[in-house]
Amino acid sequence: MTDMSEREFVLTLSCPDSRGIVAAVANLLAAHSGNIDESQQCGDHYTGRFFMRVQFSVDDAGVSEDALRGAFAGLAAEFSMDWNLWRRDVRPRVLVMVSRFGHCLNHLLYRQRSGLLGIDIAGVVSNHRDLEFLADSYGLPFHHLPVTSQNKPAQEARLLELVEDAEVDLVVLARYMQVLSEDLCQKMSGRVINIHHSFLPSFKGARPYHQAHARGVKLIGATAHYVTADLDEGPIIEQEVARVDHAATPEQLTAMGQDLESVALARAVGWHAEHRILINGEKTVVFR
Ligand SMILES: Nc1nc2c(c(=O)[nH]1)N[C@@H](CN(C=O)c1ccc(C(=O)N[C@@H](CCC(=O)O)C(=O)O)cc1)CN2
Repeated sequence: MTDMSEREFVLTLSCPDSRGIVAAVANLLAAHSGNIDESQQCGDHYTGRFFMRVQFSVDDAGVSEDALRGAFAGLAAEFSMDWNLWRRDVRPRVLVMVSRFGHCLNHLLYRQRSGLLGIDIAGVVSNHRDLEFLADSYGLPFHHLPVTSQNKPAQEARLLELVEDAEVDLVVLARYMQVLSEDLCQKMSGRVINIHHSFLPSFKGARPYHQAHARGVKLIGATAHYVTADLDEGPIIEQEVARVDHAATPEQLTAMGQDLESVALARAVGWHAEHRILINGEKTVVFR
């Protein structure tokens, strides 16, 4: 039973690798009545960077969050860390974007409603009205933002207003089929996750199942990744695959792929919500 004064936090950090980082973090926590509940770390020998995630609880009411932040700031200066401290009782606010295919949206809404996804869904945005009924069925705001090459900048400005007004932490592209501009990607860097319906780096772009059918692959897949301006090139978070054979039509591949997409995206969003993903250049470190 959680003692009410017990607060739970997650610390994430990355820094140039060196001796003593884990000990320094552990000693700092011990000095602030911190009890480590879960700790994972790894060094990337190719980049010389070190990555760490520590989940800890503090049951000493005399230790404030500001005091913790102050202490970590000091440590961060010593080790040149990029770091974040998160309260575990604060759930990220998520805006889900979708076009016409609703399977990934449906899966996210159901898992969130079932308590299996630690997020709060702030609303649904779509460039079509096809899935408005699904947002309505969950009592969620639905924002219809049709996109043309003429109105794209204005619609993206409207999207950023929605993100601001609804205090959105994460945007999820749950089969949203419009390419986001470089400006939007920069403004939302590390805060947009997309599900691409192929096993990247194979079959980028639109219609990957038709590309897979034409190539005669024996495995199909789905890839959840952070969005960058370069289409389907962002840091990969999670991938799912399934075996297929020569008899499968593009339509059958599309149907089989829906489950892979839904599972990979929900898993990636869950890990992001638990602060288990750290960006490592063009890749990710995922402390599952
Ligand atoms: N900046 C980015 N924006 C988006 C990405 C991304 O990686 N970076 N991923 C896409 C999703 N996607 C594949 O996963 C994808 C979406 C759309 C297209 C595409 O060619 N779209 C056509 C229009 C298609 C239509 O209107 O139905 C286009 O934009 O000309 C390819 C891949 C989401 N956004």
